[in-house]
Amino acid sequence: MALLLEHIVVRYRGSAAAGGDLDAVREVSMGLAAGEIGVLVGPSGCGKTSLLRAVAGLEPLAGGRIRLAGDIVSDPAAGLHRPAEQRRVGMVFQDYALFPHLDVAANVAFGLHALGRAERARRVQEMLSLVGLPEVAGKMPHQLSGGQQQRVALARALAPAPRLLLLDEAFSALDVELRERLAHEVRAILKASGTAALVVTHDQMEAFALADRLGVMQAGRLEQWDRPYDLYHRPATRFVADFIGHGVLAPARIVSTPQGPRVDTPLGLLADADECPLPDAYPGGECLVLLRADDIEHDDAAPVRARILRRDFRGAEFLYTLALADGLEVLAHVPSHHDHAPGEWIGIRPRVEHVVTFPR
Ligand SMILES: Nc1ncnc2c1ncn2[C@@H]1O[C@H](COP(=O)(O)OP(=O)(O)OP(=O)(O)O)[C@@H](O)[C@H]1O
Repeated sequence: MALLLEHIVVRYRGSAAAGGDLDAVREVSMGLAAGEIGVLVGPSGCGKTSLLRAVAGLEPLAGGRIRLAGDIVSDPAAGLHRPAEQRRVGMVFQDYALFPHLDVAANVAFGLHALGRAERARRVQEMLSLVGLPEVAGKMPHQLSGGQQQRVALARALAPAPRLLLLDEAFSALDVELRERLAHEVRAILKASGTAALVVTHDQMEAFALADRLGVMQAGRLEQWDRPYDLYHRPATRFVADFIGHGVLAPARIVSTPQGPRVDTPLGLLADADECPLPDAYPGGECLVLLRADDIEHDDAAPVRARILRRDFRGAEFLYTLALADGLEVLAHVPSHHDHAPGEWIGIRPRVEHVVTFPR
């Protein structure tokens, strides 16, 4: 394991007047294998940055243990806290800008004092090639675009061959389009260098583009830590179901049919769904079912009608917010050549492959 967190707690001391102590990270456990990219998402203030800072050695732990490549680096019960400079962890933060008075080569060479001059120059060139900027060594940071600057910051962080790379909102200052392209590039760069990374972002597109493992935090807790596909299709908690993707939790009932258990929803029975719970999983079969925007198809021939409340253009598709006759709101992705206006009634049908239910 490149990184192993065992029940870590990060506590900020506060006066009673300020509400007392705050556990910003509560008993979080997770692991990252060598070369894996883990991404943490969650609402503002949920503890993502505090967790990253604890891994970097910038915050002491109040409980639990952190191992980097097998070495214990934080273990308060044993009085152990390795300082940041002894952890061999690289960092790229949004506000961790390049040194403005040093050229690109000197920036990338910054952590390489142990190497001889020729070796250092070779490593700088290797890193700049890795991030796709082999020709900028002699430029000053202000002569580069924002995206180029963050790639140089990545080269600088990777140059000393860290055991783990931490990225905290490293690309959030860039515009959306560049951010998504860069996420794919950064993934390729990390994979090429074989470096494990833990990334914090508020951008779900970026998270899905980067992650081998994706975690959702809420109020200091890690609600789920899973492969992105499983996190999306098998959210472990209502919070994760709500937070990831676009969807609603609609009241439903599990019923027995000759074909087996089915979910009866305001959009009708869900057919062909895998992993449907049995009716006795909930009292009276009553539950909530996750209906994501991509589980709902627009079809003029469908018997269920819904009124368009709102329409968000997303390029190839619209995200419609719809209201059923009984007022329940659902979301639907619809290819943008179906151009219906708010106020119109359209036909919809559910096409849910993974049934996700929660207690009411
Ligand atoms: N140095 C500190 N002293 C006291 N409280 C802090 C400190 N740093 C963060 N906190 C509090 O700890 C909680 C978690 O903050 P943290 O910055 O880790 O969250 P975050 O998920 O990274 O948020 P964001 O996405 O807004 O950056 C918040 O309630 C925050 O106010």
